[in-house]
Amino acid sequence: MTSVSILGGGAWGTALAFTCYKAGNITTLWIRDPQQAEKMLLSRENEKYLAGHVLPSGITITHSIEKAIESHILLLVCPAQNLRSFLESIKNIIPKDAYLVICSKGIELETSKLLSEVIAEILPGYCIGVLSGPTFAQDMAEGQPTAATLATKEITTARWLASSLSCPTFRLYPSSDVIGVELGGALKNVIAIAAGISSARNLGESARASLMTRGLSEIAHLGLAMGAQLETFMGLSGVGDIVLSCTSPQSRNMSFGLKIGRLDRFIPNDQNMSILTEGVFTAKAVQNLSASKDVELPIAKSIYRIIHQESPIDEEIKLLLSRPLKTEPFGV
Ligand SMILES: NC(=O)C1=CN([C@@H]2O[C@H](COP(=O)(O)OP(=O)(O)OC[C@H]3O[C@@H](n4cnc5c(N)ncnc54)[C@H](O)[C@@H]3O)[C@@H](O)[C@H]2O)C=CC1
Ligand SMILES: O=C(CO)COP(=O)(O)O
Repeated sequence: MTSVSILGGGAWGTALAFTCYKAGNITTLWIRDPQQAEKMLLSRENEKYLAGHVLPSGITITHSIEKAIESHILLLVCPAQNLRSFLESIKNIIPKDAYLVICSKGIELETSKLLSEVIAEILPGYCIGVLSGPTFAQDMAEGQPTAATLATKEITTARWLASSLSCPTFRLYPSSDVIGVELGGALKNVIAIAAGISSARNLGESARASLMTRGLSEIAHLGLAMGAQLETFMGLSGVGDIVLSCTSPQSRNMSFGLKIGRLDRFIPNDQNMSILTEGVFTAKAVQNLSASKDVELPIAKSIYRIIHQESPIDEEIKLLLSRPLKTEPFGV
């Protein structure tokens, strides 16, 4: 039995609290907002982010970060763009032997850094893991069977973490490919937006299947240029998450794509940015990586232009369909 704290009380953090507890760990769920924490202590339910699931009394709910960081394993589950400021605020109190596991999916906008790189910068020398795969918070909280990849540089550590966090309904597969697992999770969100646009435009199931496949090819191509292993993209954090996020409107990214696909062009405003849609930021953040690694990412580029440069959606569809033909699997 080990102690696990989930730092982030949104939908995903709450779902992870259920499985960590089921796995037999001493489980603490840290809630940033004191009022939300107070409410949850009474109701044992996260009405704001994951309503309808009562947290077992054995799970400690707290607003005290000092208490939460005492656990051996710390799951980091805040939005990707907030990870740096969050870690900066607690870096002096995190125990040196804590295992930090990234459960968020994204790339930092300002620096184009992977979240593992952000952590290594702020907390050098810490053991960093990544947990990523096809997992909707709702399914996990309901106790439906789910599976994901857990990567750390040292495979023995990944094996230990995977066995500590797995339970009968949540299977974690160890890997040593941190970069590949992170990239798969972050970039599938951009492809899910494209899949949503494709569906909203009634381009057909065949088009969506092609987008998913060519999207995966883009991710793998960038991954190889960044030192990832090709096989990782065939796994849960690669093809697995693409399949889930590009075929279910339950994905916030796909549903965002569905919404903007109904428009001529996307004009950002506060309202359409109110739900956490990581792919919006990742589409922009990945442009620098694409340039610095000299890897073309046509689908991600089109999504970037639609969202951040108000490019007309039909224009981008035309552009993608008129690109020169390339060889498979990696000719992008
Ligand atoms: N919802 C899901 O099914 C899954 C989500 N994820 C990833 O998990 C991450 C979080 O997603 P959700 O929990 O679904 O989002 P959410 O919108 O439900 O909750 C976000 C949580 O982050 C907290 N937060 C916001 N700013 C913060 C800050 N500066 N410092 C600390 N905490 C902060 C909020 O208080 C809230 O508790 C995202 O990167 C997402 O891609 C990964 C797998 C599944
Ligand atoms: O990452 C997820 C499923 O694996 C959740 O996807 P969304 O953030 O698009 O809802």
